[in-house]
Amino acid sequence: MSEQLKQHRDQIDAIDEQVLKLVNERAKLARAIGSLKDDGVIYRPEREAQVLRRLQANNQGPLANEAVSNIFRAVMSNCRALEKELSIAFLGPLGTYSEEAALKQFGLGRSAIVCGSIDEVFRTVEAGQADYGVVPVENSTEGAVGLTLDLLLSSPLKICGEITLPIHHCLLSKQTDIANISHVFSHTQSLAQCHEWLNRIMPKVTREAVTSNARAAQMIHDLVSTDGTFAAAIASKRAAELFDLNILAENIEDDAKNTTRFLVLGSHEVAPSGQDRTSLVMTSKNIPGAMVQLLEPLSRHGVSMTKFESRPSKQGLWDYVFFVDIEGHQHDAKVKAALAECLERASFLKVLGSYPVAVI
Ligand SMILES: O=C(O)C(=O)C[C@]1(C(=O)O)C=C[C@@H](O)C=C1
Repeated sequence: MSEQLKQHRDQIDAIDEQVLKLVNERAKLARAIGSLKDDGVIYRPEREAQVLRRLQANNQGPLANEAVSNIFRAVMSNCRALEKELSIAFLGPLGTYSEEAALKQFGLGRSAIVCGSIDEVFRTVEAGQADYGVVPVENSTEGAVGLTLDLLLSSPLKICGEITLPIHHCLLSKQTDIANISHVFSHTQSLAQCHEWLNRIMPKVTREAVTSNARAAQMIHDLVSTDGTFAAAIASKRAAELFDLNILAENIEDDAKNTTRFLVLGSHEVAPSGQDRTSLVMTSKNIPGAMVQLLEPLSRHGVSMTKFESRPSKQGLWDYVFFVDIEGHQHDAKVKAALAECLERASFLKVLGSYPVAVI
């Protein structure tokens, strides 16, 4: 070992000692804060977002802001676990992007409750069997996840946070050569997100939809018959590790910016973080121009709309409910004023939650 290398390692050892001492001091403070929370709400997404935003703003590098977030999310996850280990429900099996989103937001200092469907995630949190749930709500290529929107309409749960996850798909198989693959399994959305790549590289393969991409990877892993040797799954890198599959191709999504937005569902409201979003669901009176009228207070009070999505209400033919996201927190003065006026004009309006805008 060169003298210089040894010197650098000695310095790293000394720094690690300091880091260790400091993170333990931080952990003691978090534990003390935990005992002051008399409402029992340990998870404070607004505070976690503020911590990450401040550190990113002060970051001098060479670590990228995303790396800073990863490190401090892990620190906060472990500090939080000293206050209480949260249980988080998400759509399984292990290896789904929902699990990845839950890991990004909550880290490893939590217990995982793996659910078989999005409905089950809602029911598990509603029944108090999990502290929070993580569900996909929209994808940049494929649009809204209708089931999540439908369930939000009737659920008493509140949106406590959002997570944006860049989605990078891989082609996974027991095979080592793409030329041998005759069947590709994945979730419909993932097949759609890789549609052009499949047309170009594997135009002749049969595409088959299954309940999740991790399930597809698990199926390929479990196949023992000769059929299995010709099948592949579109899923994440993590699924390749979990199910011991070869990665035949990476980043096969048609849009390199392919991103899925997930929601954190819980049973409490979240305080303002300074950079928040509010999700609403509403219906307008069935008269001409009613929708424009309904939304007019938002623009008049200077509240920006970041999403507008309509869904059949399932109450009557051609009746729709509207899912609207706006910038700001429901307790911000201008949002409060605009919402009070919208409420007067709407035949139905429910605030699904105010929560911090996702931090990368
Ligand atoms: O500030 C708090 O309320 C804490 O409990 C500390 C802490 C942290 O580690 O920074 C941990 C959990 C909360 O979700 C927010 C922040």
